[in-house]
Amino acid sequence: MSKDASLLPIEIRDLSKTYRLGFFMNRRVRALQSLDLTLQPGQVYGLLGPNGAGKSTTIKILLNLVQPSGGTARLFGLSPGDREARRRVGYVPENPAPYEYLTGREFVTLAGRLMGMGGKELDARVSEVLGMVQMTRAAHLQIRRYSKGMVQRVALAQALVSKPDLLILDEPTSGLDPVGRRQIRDLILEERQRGTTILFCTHIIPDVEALCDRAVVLVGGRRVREGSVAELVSAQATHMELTVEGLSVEQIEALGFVLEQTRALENRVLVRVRDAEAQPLLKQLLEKGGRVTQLQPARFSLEDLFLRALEEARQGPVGGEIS
Ligand SMILES: Nc1ncnc2c1ncn2[C@@H]1O[C@H](COP(=O)(O)OP(=O)(O)OP(=O)(O)O)[C@@H](O)[C@H]1O
Repeated sequence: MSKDASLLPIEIRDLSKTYRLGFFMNRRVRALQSLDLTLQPGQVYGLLGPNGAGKSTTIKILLNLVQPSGGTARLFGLSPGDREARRRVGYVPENPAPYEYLTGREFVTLAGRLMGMGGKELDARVSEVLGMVQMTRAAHLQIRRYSKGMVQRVALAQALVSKPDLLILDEPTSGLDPVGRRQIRDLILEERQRGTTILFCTHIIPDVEALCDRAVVLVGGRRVREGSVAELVSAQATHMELTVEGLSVEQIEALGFVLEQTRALENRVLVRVRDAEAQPLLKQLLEKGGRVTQLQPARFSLEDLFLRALEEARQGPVGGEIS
C-alpha cells in the first residue's frame, strides 16, 4: 500500500474513555472526556498533563491497547487496529523493559522482524539506527549491562528501525541525567528534521518548550489548553515586570495594587502586575521614593501556563471516579 503523505498522522474526535473498576465493575473512572486532537504531518506535539490526566489512556487508544468508550481515533486515516496503521508507528514506552539477556543489536533486530523486515536490509537498518542513537559500541552487550540512558536509547532505536512516519514517545527523558536527556532531545530534533511526526508525552515542560511545535494540556481527561507553543506562551504575556530598588515588598504591597507576584531579591524587589496597572503603579513607586531600574513585558513560561491551567481546571468540574 502506498503512503499518502497528506493523511493526518493522528486525528482524534470526541474521544472518551471510562474505566470500570471494582469486583462488580460498578465503579467508574472517567479517564478521557470529549477529546479532540489533530496532528499534522511533521509536527512535534506535546501531550502535557498532571498525573491521571489521561495521557497514557490517549496513547493506549492510539496503540489499540485500550478501546475507547466513545468517539474515534484515526492513524493516517485508519483505525488504530489496522495493521498498515501500526506499521507506520514507532513507540517508546515510559519505562522500556526489553528482554535483558538480549544484546542491544538482537533486541533492535527482533523489533525489525516483528515489523516484517528481514535479510540484509534489516541488518543494514539495525546498524544505522544503532549508530543514530550512539549505541554502536555497546550493541553487542546484553541489555542488563546498560544504564537507564542506554536502555532508553536502544528503545528509541527499536522504534526507529522500521522508519516510522509517526513516533509516539511516552516520557522519553524521565529519570535521565542531564546528559542523557540532552542526547534524547537531540535525537528527537534529528527525527523532526527528517519530517517524522512526533507525539511526545511528558511532565518535563522545558522539553516541550525546546522540542514541540504545538502542545495540548489535559487535566482530568479534558483538554484545557491547546495551541502552538509560541501562542500558548504569548497568550499569557499580559503583564509587566518591574524591578524596584529602595522600597520593601511590604511598602509596595501597601500601595493597594493587585500584584500578580512580588519577589524580594538581594537589594531589589521584582513585581509583576497587569499591563493596565503598570503605569499607575510606576507613578506611585516613584512618588514613594522607589527607583524603577527595569520595566519589561513579563515573560511567561509554558510552566506558568501549565500551572495556571491546572489551577483553573481544579476550580471547575474534572474527571476521576464518578460512581
Ligand atoms: N486500567 C485502568 N483501570 C482503571 N482506571 C484506570 C486504568 N488506567 C487508568 N485509569 C485511571 O484513568 C485516569 C487517567 O489515567 P492515565 O494513566 O491515562 O493518566 P496519565 O495522564 O497517563 O497519568 P500519569 O502521568 O500518572 O501516567 C486516572 O484516574 C487513572 O487512575
